[in-house]
Amino acid sequence: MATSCNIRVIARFRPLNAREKSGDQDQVVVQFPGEGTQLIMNQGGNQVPFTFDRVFPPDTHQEEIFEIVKSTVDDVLNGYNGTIFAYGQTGSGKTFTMFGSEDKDPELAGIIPRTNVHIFNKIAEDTSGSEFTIKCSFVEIYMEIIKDLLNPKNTNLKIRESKANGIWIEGLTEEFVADEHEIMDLIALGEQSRSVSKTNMNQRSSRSHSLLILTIEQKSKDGSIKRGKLNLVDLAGSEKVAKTGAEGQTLEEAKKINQSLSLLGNCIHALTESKREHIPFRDSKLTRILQESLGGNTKTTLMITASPHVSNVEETISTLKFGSRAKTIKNTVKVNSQKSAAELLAIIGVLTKELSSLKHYSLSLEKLVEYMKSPEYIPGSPIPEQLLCLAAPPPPAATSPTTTATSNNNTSTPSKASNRHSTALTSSPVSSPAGSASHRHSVALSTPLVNSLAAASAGVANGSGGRTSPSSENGTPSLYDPMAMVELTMQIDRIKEENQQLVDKFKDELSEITMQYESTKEELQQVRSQLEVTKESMRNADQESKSYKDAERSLKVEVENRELRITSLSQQVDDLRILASQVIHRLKYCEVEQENKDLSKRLQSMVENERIRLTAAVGSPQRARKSISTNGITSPNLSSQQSTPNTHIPDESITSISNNTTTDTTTSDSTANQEDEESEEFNELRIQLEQSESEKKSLNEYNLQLQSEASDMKSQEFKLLQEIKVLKSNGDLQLQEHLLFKEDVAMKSKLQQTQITNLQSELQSLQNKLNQEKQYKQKAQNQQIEISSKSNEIVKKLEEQNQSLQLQVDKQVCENEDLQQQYSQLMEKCQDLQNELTTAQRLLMNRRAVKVVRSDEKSMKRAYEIKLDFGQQFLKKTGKKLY
Ligand SMILES: Nc1ncnc2c1ncn2[C@@H]1O[C@H](COP(=O)(O)OP(=O)(O)OP(=O)(O)O)[C@@H](O)[C@H]1O
Repeated sequence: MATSCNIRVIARFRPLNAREKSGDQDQVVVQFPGEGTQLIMNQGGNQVPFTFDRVFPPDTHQEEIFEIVKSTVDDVLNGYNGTIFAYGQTGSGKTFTMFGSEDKDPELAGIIPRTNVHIFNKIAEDTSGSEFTIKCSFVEIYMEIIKDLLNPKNTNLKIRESKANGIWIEGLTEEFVADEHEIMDLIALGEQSRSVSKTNMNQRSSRSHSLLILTIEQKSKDGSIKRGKLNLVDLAGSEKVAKTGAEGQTLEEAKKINQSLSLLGNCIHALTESKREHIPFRDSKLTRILQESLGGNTKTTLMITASPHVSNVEETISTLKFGSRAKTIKNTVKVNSQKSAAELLAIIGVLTKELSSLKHYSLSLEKLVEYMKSPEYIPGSPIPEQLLCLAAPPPPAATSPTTTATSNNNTSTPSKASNRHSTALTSSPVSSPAGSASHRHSVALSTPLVNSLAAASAGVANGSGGRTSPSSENGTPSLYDPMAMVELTMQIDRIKEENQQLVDKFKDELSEITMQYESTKEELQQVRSQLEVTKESMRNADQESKSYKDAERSLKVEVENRELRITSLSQQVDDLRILASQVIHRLKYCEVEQENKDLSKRLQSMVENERIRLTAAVGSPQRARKSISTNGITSPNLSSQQSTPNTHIPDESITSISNNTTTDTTTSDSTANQEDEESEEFNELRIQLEQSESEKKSLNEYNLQLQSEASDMKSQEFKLLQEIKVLKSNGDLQLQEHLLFKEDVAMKSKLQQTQITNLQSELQSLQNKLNQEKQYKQKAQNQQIEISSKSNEIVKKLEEQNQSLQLQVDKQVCENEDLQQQYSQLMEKCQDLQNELTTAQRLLMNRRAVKVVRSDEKSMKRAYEIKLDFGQQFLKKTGKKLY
């Protein structure tokens, strides 16, 4: 049931800070007289009093504050929505009050950490066997942008409103928490993303409004659910930019903070104006989020924080005025509960029983009316016992379903519907001893009518022949009594009214069931959409895993290709190695060549020496030149030959040349023959030299070629080795990455699979619930239709019956009047006769006394006896006595 309660306002003053203390000591402008609900501000010599639900001076401990606000937390644990929010000037202690001190001293812990501990302590104390689920969200409103502090990438969130869920932030992270430490961890995580800056007024000033939302859901054993939402709000502080020294971004922030706080003030103002219909909640994100907390379905506590120093007197007065206004706002709160299937079944059970009792009763009435209409019935004749039994109310049920549901429920608060139901039932005008709701109702319908009929039949059965006085002796109204008829008509009206009430009640219950059905439908819709989203993400994951598989396949192919390439490269390398060894072999050969070269050098020098010797022998350089030119040898040639030393000359020639040279030096006057011989020899030598020269040249070339080839191959080999290395390391890396990725994908898909299974089972249960509720609804609708048609029928029949009874009564009344007249005449006659008889008897007695016997006395006595007989018979017939 909804109840109304005011917003609770608590004022807290912080101690003077170092800056305030450094000035004039006597600058505190607030006094705290009385019992902790009043304070007096000294503003320019004026004493301005303020009253709040509680007022806390600067030396108040954090624990004392929590002791006062914890009732709001308890309310949330009982299924209400609750909000605790701190409002005040910048640096006045809002964050200190809500979160506590930065140095993590447990004594200085604020409302939020204490709330977390309190919630889990309460849950631990619970013995009802309820199942608790707690979810935590943390957001900030910075420059009119809502940011999810548990997922900072999730920004610019939208506020939504729905009938079932009220106001909520779309896409906000909700983390399930199992203890207070998990909440504190989430807060610590969120704090990392919060916007704070240093200002002249506060070393760590909040530049945004922060909101911690704890949703507590408890499912009791019978399946009913209670859901409470606790908002813990630390607002950014209002500030005078001249004081805070805000500039640049801080100035922009200050403007936005002041603007949103002023819009909050507008809403508070509008809410406290009796004639205002429109409250501008939609003007800012803050007011929209706090909409339910201001005049809605939330138990709200406002903490106003202020400085006691004279330098802040204006801001403090403004804060106190804000609190005073907020104090007058009334919220209408109710427990957020959802009936269990058992409770709904119990209601249906009660309705079904009532319906069957009504059916039973209407059937018996029908039979009674039929009987009364039938020719068997003679007005005034006794009604058969059997029919009266039928018309009597049905026996009470052994146990009322409502009672069963309540006792099964085993909770101190019975469900609203069953409660309302039993209230409606106990308000029936006629009470029954059995106490059953349906029974009581039936008695209310039947008792007066049946009593009247029974009384009438009893009157007839008494043998008075229907001619009774308007009111019988025991005071039971008779059918022939017009007063009884009026009473009957009133009864019928009452029955009609009750039927209408019953129908209205059924309608109410039906609409409630319909509402529940609608909300369940909405929930189901949400679950369906969630499922769709999950399916979509699953599809995406499938797609992703497919693409990953493709990538994996192509990677495998690439790896295989690379392995093939590596094999071919290593083959090439092997070939190159063989080639290199060949080259090395050749190079070794070249070393031999080098030796040859040295040898040829030596030979060359010997040839040169020989030439010099020959020149000297010829005597003149011209002759020597001539001789040389004749033999085809010129100096340049020789010199060129000198520059190419790699000429192979056989050892024997060298020996002979050397011998010749030795001989030549001893015989300076050698002959021309000798010269010719020498020149021939020289020519031979030259030819040999030329041959060896060309051979050497070609060898040199080949050598150079081989060297360049070898170096090429070496560089190629080096390159290839490098390439192989890179390929191998790349391949390894890719393979490793791929394996990790594969594992990750497998895990993700597993997780998603379980999520899907969970969602599917949830969906299934919701669908079952929905089907059940549909069935309930259908049943209730059918019952309602049946009941209303039955009640209409009953009313109709009762009206008809009433009319016919009225006619009969009118007829009877007429007859009665005639009979009354006859009766009075007869009574008069009877009275006369009685008088005569009495006189005659007296005479007779007198005569007996004087013992005088006369002959005519006998005939006189006979005549009196006859008259007496007649009178007695008449009295016997009418059932009347003589007075
Ligand atoms: N009751 C108190 N006892 C001791 N120190 C306090 C109290 N209230 C506030 N303080 C100190 O005053 C300083 C400012 O407090 P706090 O940051 O809570 O102010 P605020 O109102 O949240 O400011 P803003 O709006 O700029 O964020 C802090 O250093 C805090 O520790």
